[in-house]
Amino acid sequence: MLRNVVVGMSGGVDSAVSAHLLKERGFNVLGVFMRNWDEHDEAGRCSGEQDLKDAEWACQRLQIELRQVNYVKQYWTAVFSQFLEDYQLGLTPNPDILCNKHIKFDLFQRHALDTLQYDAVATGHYARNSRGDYLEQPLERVRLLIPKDTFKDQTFFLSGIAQAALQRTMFPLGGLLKDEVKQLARRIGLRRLAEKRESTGICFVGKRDFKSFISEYISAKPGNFVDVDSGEVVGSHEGIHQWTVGQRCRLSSYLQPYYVAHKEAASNTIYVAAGHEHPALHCKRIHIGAINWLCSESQQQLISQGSLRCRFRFQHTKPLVDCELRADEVLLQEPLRAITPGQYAVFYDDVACLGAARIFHGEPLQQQSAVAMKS
Ligand SMILES: Nc1ncnc2c1ncn2[C@@H]1O[C@H](COP(=O)(O)OP(=O)(O)OP(=O)(O)O)[C@@H](O)[C@H]1O
Repeated sequence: MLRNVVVGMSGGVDSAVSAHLLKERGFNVLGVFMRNWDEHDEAGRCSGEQDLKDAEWACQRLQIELRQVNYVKQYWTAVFSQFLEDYQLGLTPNPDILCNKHIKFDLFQRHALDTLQYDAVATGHYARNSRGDYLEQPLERVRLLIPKDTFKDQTFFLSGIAQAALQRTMFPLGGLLKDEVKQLARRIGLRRLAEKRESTGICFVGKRDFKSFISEYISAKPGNFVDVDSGEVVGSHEGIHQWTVGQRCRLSSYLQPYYVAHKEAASNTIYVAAGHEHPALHCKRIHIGAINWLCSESQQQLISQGSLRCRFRFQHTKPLVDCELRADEVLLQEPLRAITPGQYAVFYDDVACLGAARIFHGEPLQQQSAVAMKS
C-alpha cells in the first residue's frame, strides 16, 4: 500500500488542501516546493518568493515538513528553450504541457521516488486517477479520468505525461469542486490561501505582456502579411513569433478584418485570410506527431481501427468534437477554426483522457491559392 507521499506545494490553495486530505487519510506527507524560474515579474517581485512563503505557512499550519528543490536550469533547458525555439519556427507551443511532462511528472517525480524514496507524488491538479490509493501495483494501465469539477478539469495539460508517471501520482482533489476546496481551506485555517489570486500565465513564469516578454528573448525579424486569396502583400510584421493562427491582425490600410491563417518560417511570411469565418481558417483533417497514449492497448487498437468513438480537443477551453484517428491524421466530424501547429490534439472518451499528440498542421478547407503560395 502507498504510505509515503510527496505533495508538490505551490503556495496555492489546491496543493495545500491536497496535503491536508492525504494527511487526514493517514498518509505520511512531505511537502516539496519547486523553484523553476528566478527572474523578476512585471511588478519587480522575484517570481515564486511569495509562493514559497505561502507554502511554508501552509505546511506549518498542516504540520508537515517542507523541502525545496531548484530546477531553474532544467526548466530553462527542457521547457523554456523549447518554447522559444518553437516560436521561431512559427509554432505556438504549450509550456504547461511541456512543464508537466518534463518537470512535474518526470524530474520532480523521480526526485520524490528515487532520491527521497517516497511511494508517490500528489498534486492539486483537478483530475482523477483510476488507480485508487490502496492498490499495491496497478494491474493494468491507469486511466486519467475527468474530475468532478469539469470546469476546472486539467486533464488537457496532463495528457502528455507518461503512463508510468501516472501510476505513481495521486490527485486528491479529483472528487471535489473548486468551491468545496476553498470552503474546506477556510474550515481548516487556510482562509488566506482560499482568497489568494489564482496563478495565471506561462507555467512558473507567470502573467506577462506577451509581446514585450517574448521580445526580450527573440529579436524582431520583419516580414510580410500576405493575403491567402490574392497573394498580395497586405502589410508587414515584426516577427512570426508574435502572431498565432486565428489571431486578428489590424492592417491599417484595409477595412476588412484579417486573421492569421498560416505562418511560413522559411520565408518569414504570415498568410492572412479576410474574415473571421474564412475557409482557410478552418480544418477537418489534422496531421499529428506520435501519440502519447494513456489508455489501454486494446482501447488504442479499437480507436486506431475506427471502431471506438473518440473525441478531440485542441485547446483547454474548447468543446470536444467527434473524430476518427488514422495513423498520423485526425479526421474531425465538423471543421474547427484556428487549429494551431505546435499545440496538442488531446483525445477523450466519455470519462477519460486517452492521450495526446502534437499538432503538425491542419489542412485548411480552402487550400491557399497558387498565387499566394508563389509569392
Ligand atoms: N512551485 C511548485 N512547487 C511544487 N509543486 C507545484 C508548484 N507549482 C505547482 N505545483 C503543483 O502543481 C499543481 C498544479 O499547479 P497549477 O500551477 O496548475 O496551480 P493551481 O491549480 O492553481 O494549484 P495551487 O492552488 O496549488 O497553486 C499544484 O497544485 C501543485 O501540486
